[in-house]
Amino acid sequence: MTAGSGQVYVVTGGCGFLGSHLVRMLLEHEKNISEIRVFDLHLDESLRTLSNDRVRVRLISGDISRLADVQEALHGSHLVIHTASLVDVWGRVPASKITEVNVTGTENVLQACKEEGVQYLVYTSSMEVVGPNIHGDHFYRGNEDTEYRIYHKEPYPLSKAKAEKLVLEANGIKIKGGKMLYTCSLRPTGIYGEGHELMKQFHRQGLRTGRCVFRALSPAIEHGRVYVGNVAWMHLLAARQLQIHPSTLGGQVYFCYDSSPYKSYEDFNMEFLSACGFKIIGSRPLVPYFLLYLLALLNVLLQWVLHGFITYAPILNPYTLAVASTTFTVQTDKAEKHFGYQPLYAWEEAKMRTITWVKSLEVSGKDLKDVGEKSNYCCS
Ligand SMILES: NC(=O)C1=CN([C@@H]2O[C@H](COP(=O)(O)OP(=O)(O)OC[C@H]3O[C@@H](n4cnc5c(N)ncnc54)[C@H](O)[C@@H]3O)[C@@H](O)[C@H]2O)C=CC1
Ligand SMILES: C[C@@H](CO)CCC[C@@H](C)[C@H]1CC[C@H]2[C@@H]3[C@H](O)CC4=CC(=O)CC[C@]4(C)[C@H]3CC[C@]12C
Repeated sequence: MTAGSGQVYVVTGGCGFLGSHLVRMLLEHEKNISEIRVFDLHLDESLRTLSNDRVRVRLISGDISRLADVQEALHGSHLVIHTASLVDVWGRVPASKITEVNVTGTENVLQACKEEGVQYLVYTSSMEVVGPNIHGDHFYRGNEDTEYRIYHKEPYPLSKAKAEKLVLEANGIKIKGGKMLYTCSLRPTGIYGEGHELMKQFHRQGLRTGRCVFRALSPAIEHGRVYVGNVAWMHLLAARQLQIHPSTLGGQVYFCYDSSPYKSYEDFNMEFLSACGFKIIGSRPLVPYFLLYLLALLNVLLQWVLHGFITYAPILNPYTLAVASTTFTVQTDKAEKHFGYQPLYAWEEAKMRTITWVKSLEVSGKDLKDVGEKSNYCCS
């Protein structure tokens, strides 16, 4: 196929962690595309170089919360994959900003689909639209139909839930030209893989403590995690099949899953960090839960006191502690049944790729320099 004769996909948030994997995935595996519009607030110029004879990668700088920017980006496109979002559970940005980007931004995408006659929308939601809730109810091997006490208070899950609802309600509405809009929503559990910002933070933190990770969470609390390549693959398949079987996929939600093992958040991270000589100290939490909770509260207090001077947003706060301390794992085959999804990367490969990337943080020396580490491992 020559450039210009295929479909035009828009990937909002295409320069982010998931978005950039998705753009590469589309380039490699979706033969029906001639243009990928990468819409983002902060452009990653390196994606431009991915253009080839068949597909043009067009970088579009814009703000999802501005309707005009979104409309311009969607003009003449066939399908939108909407991953742009403010991912913040640490109070780095005000709640109003999270709502503006995640909810108003999604309203804008829907409005632009309507006005520009774009028929298909795949939305990146999150497991957080379901839970874990702050009551500590465990979601164990749940699926899309599992009953669960959904309770949202924090701005991020609240915004994702509102946005997902809007996306699903828009399925079947009339768009410009008289056709119908078809939408579906994918809910990843905690994504990991090359470029994962939080993993960089855990790596850096571990270097500061001499490659020792002090166990804070119970190893019995399992967290669903999914490899970024598989999340991207799932988006590609959903986008493809939404066009072929709109009545099956339209208005549906799908958890994103793969064969990554169910483990506690810390033990899962150790799958990669141990390859860099990191050791986890303790087979049980070293600090009692109530002390950790007090520490989390203290962090909130400090955040409040320092507000206006510096951005103090540590990893630990009462919400992240509640999430990390509540089991949330999915077991479902809905995506396989509806659109033939099977993970593209087996656990061993996902692990190997992630380890290679974590090791590259050390080769580049960036993290080592940041913490002034020479090469003394306290635990080896
Ligand atoms: N990281 C994770 O573990 C999970 C992420 N998700 C969802 O996956 C999606 C992608 O998340 P990540 O790649 O981790 O986040 P990310 O922060 O790496 O990517 C989000 C992208 O959206 C862009 N963006 C933010 N505000 C924007 C605006 N006003 N206009 C245009 N673009 C804007 C950012 O510049 C960034 O490139 C999000 O929708 C998130 O809610 C869902 C489950 C888990
Ligand atoms: C107490 C700490 C000791 O090391 C560990 C704290 C870990 C937490 C920061 C993470 C535990 C679970 C994570 C969340 C989960 O994966 C679900 C998510 C889905 C999203 O859509 C966005 C990210 C996140 C909220 C993710 C954030 C980090 C954790 C709370």
